Amino acid sequence: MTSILLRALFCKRTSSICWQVFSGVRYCGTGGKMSAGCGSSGRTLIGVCQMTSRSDKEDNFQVYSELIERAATRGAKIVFLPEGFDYLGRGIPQTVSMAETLHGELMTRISALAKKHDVWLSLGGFHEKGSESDSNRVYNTHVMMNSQGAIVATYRKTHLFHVDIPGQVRLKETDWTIPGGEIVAPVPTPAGKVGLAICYDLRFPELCISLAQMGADILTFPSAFTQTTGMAHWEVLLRARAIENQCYVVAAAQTGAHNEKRRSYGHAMIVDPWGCVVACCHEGTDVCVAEVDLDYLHKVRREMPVWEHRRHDIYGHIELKT
Ligand SMILES: O=C(O)CNC(=O)[C@H](CS)NC(=O)CCC(=O)C(=O)O
Repeated sequence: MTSILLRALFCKRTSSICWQVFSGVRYCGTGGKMSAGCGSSGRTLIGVCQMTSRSDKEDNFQVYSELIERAATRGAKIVFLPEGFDYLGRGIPQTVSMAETLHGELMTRISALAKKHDVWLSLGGFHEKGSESDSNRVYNTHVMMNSQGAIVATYRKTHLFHVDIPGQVRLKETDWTIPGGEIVAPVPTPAGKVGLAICYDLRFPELCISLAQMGADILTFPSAFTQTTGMAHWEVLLRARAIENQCYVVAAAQTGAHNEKRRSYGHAMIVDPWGCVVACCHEGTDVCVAEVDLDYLHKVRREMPVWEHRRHDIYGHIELKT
């Protein structure tokens, strides 16, 4: 790795430094020693994808099939796709009409990909066909699939995006999406327990605290952040959620122009529990890979036991609904 050391970043990993790597990946390690390997206990490589979905499902399928293959070839055991990986429609009627069930043709094809590459898949923001009684809307569903191609968990987005910034963004997700009604217990995977969320959920620390209390090691936010809000808030929110919950944060992202009306911010990334950005995608379609190190996560929690320092006597608990 000769071409890699560009510059040291501010983020500290205890007494070590994070190094920006030419490929866009920042490796953290003591005294510049790389820690990108995989294999030994508690360490697993994962891949996070960035793409520009449009309304053609087949085109999008080709793009993420290749990203999954690239990540698997590099040794990733889980690959994370962004919200709307299946498609991003040109308007509400198209978005709703293209939705499928969890057992439809698209999920069947994706299941074959998981098996072929022997990887788990986080399929964030799948447009799941709505119920009989609400067939004009879809669910925005995060699907976790194992390496045998079986769906092991699904989470329907609970916080729906509604912004109106004159001249910049106007989106009201409830016009085409039914809100989910529950938090899903973190899913045991080869990299640790994964807490499922989607995009705008990132702005709600209560959800993340709940997932962390339920044992999450990794929080996931597959996203299609708008250009405007992404520039202002994306990285700071992701790093804040990682730091305050002492979890890895994995955020696959849509990027660039989907159609004449819509453009996403990109910057798909993986953040470690100290808040260091350990991988970040290039511009455009890309996948980057980093290590999830659970021993490191436990060290961070041991050294600064914020969960033990909480003052529930002052501000109460976040109660988990059972
Ligand atoms: O509708 C689809 O087809 C897929 N869903 C999305 O793209 C959603 C709803 S519009 N996007 C967001 O939540 C962006 C949040 C955001 O940008 C922020 O929180 O700042």
